[in-house]
Amino acid sequence: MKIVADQYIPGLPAAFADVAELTLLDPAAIDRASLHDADALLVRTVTRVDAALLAGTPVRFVGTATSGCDHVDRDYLDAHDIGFADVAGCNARPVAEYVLSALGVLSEQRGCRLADLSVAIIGCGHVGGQLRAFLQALGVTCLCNDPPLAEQAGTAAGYCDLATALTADVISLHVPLTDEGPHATRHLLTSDRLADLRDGAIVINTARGEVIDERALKAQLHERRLTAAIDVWQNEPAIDIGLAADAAIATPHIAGYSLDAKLRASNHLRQAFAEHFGQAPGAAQPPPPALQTLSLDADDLDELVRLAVLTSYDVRADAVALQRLAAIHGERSAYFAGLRQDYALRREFSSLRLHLRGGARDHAATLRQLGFAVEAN
Ligand SMILES: NC(=O)c1ccc[n+]([C@@H]2O[C@H](COP(=O)([O-])OP(=O)(O)OC[C@H]3O[C@@H](n4cnc5c(N)ncnc54)[C@H](O)[C@@H]3O)[C@@H](O)[C@H]2O)c1
Ligand SMILES: O=C(O)[C@H](O)[C@H](O)COP(=O)(O)O
Repeated sequence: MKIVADQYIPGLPAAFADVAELTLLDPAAIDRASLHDADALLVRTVTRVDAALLAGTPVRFVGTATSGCDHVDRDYLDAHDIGFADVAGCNARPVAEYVLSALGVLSEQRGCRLADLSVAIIGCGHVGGQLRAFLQALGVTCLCNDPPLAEQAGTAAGYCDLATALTADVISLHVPLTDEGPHATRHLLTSDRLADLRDGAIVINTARGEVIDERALKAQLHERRLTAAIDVWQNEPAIDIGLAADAAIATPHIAGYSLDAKLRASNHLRQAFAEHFGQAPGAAQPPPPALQTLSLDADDLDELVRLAVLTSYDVRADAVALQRLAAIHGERSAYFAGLRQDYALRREFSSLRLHLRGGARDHAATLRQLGFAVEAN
């Protein structure tokens, strides 16, 4: 079996060594000619998978090491009986951790407690569901909007309509980018909806740039009426640097980039590949070990959470790297792509061991709910 894969998907050689001959390519080199004898193709969001890429090739299986699938023409794959797998869920934790890190930074800047904020979670699948679990553990009021899930679950499930959700202090987007159907999400946050958000509302976008009318958001940020943390952009890698300049936090589409998530994703693709071709499932690569221990003795939950979250992952470090984009003349797209390709994969909360002392021990259960390894003796 021959597989062509994006060379920037970590963990593939170990996951696929026993089942296939793997050709790792720069995504710019993944074209129809490169697939002339490939049985399978493994991609990231930067490779458009459609008839233009696959027609006339022997590819029988496509895996994307991503949750979002808007770069894949699923209708083409179905019509040509080409198997498909995504890795939805594998990177839910790092994205929810990114949002918590952004909330820790922005609430501190405003001098308010996390539990004083209400947060709209738009899309309550893998990422939104993980974020809801984090926020509810911290006593934050969540307004959850997910019409497809609400239709399946019935009104008792606690979802609200979009207009109600958009009254929150924070709007966090976790929907797929879709163009069709009753719940299409392209420009879900229209100019009118953005104008109706409360003054000072915080918009967090880790979904896809096209889910927001970026031009309207840019105007509202420029007037300082809204605040934003933005990880995903229209026209990546050629992003709007004016929008990035006006965002409180702007990062290069790395919310899901933890080492733990990348290895989960490669393991998941390995299992889906084996299932598709009728092979025995492979042994999963073990998760990487814990890295760091942090001793904490603060009594206050907000202070403890900020210390733990920002020690594990401070989103400002990634924002600093993107700020340099404005100073670059020419090659901005290459700089943005490079920040992603060369990203030093971070570790998840679970890799940080918290040693709680004094009053901090009272909050052991809450910190465990955020995923930290906690010792409280
Ligand atoms: N920035 C990153 O690194 C990163 C990482 C992971 C995912 N993502 C993006 O986030 C999206 C969500 O990821 P996920 O793993 O939670 O996907 P998911 O499929 O598990 O969840 C998406 C949820 O959105 C809901 N939904 C669909 N249309 C909606 C609408 N109009 N309004 C409200 N809810 C709607 C669905 O019912 C589903 O529950 C992905 O599609 C991807 O685009 C980005
Ligand atoms: O949809 C996803 O899973 C994320 O957007 C993902 O983290 C994007 O990463 P990429 O495939 O572009 O490296």
